Amino acid sequence: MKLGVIGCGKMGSALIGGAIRAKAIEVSQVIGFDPYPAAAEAFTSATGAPTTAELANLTDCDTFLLATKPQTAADALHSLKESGVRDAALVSIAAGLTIEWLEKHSPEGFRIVRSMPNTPSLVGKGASAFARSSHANDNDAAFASKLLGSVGLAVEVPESMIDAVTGLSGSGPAYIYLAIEALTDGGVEVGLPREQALQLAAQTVLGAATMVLETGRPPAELRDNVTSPGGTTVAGLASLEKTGFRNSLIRAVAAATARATELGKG
Ligand SMILES: NC(=O)C1=CN([C@@H]2O[C@H](COP(=O)(O)OP(=O)(O)OC[C@H]3O[C@@H](n4cnc5c(N)ncnc54)[C@H](O)[C@@H]3O)[C@@H](O)[C@H]2O)C=CC1
Ligand SMILES: O=C(O)[C@@H]1CCC=N1
Repeated sequence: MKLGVIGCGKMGSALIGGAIRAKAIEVSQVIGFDPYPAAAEAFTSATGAPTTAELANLTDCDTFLLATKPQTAADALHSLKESGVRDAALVSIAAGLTIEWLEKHSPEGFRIVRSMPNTPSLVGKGASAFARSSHANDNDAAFASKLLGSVGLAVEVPESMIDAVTGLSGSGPAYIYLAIEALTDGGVEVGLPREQALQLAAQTVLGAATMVLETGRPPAELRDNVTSPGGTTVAGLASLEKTGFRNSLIRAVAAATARATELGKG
């Protein structure tokens, strides 16, 4: 197996770096391609894998990872087509780009797996989903599962769910960073030093998420366990409900999902 990474930016580097560290793939099986030397250099220092500025050097790859921005994917795939590559597996992480679109722009005989990872993949805590095309075989899906699964959770979903995954877990880390910033500011407002407030806020998010995943209990039940009658938590929760916290997050996921669908329409 030889993997060509098309686009060696943040996500390409995070995924391949994580997969190499987890021994899901060997450095010798990877070659990166990026027209920008600075990106190529950063990829090599993050992953240890070599890069090339010549697509012709990727013709012996049997598998590709498409990790360019959605807006530059057509150019990248067009150049790949011109290099003469064909009959390979292609795992795309580009937001919005549908299997139909990817098949149309890819070289002949390409078998597409469309996926959506997220940036915590960089620290082995990713949340990813992937969907196989009708031409992709079990080996192609197994490779996507192994690659994404080496840096966190990876689930297979129907393609119709990928934009929703993008709106929830693809973009979701940004919502949580905003929440951590806001919790920190809240801590500062009530007198905590900023550094301690940040540590307490981030550890609280980590702890709450770990409780959900490890106990398997519904979040509402875990929330009730924190909420003493006449206590502090219910005062905080009532304030959050008044300012529309729950609805804010629901609307954020829906807006990001709609934007993913829009990106797929070009
Ligand atoms: N950043 C995130 O949280 C997530 C991003 N994604 C998807 O990952 C993809 C990459 O995003 P980032 O890594 O954040 O972007 P990035 O800008 O860091 O990386 C994209 C790379 O593609 C390179 N590139 C541009 N034109 C190219 C071409 N013609 N051929 C080859 N490479 C080319 C750029 O030089 C750059 O290094 C996007 O499609 C995005 O939708 C998916 C999940 C999460
Ligand atoms: O903002 C974006 O378009 C990308 C896709 C999911 C996360 N970041």
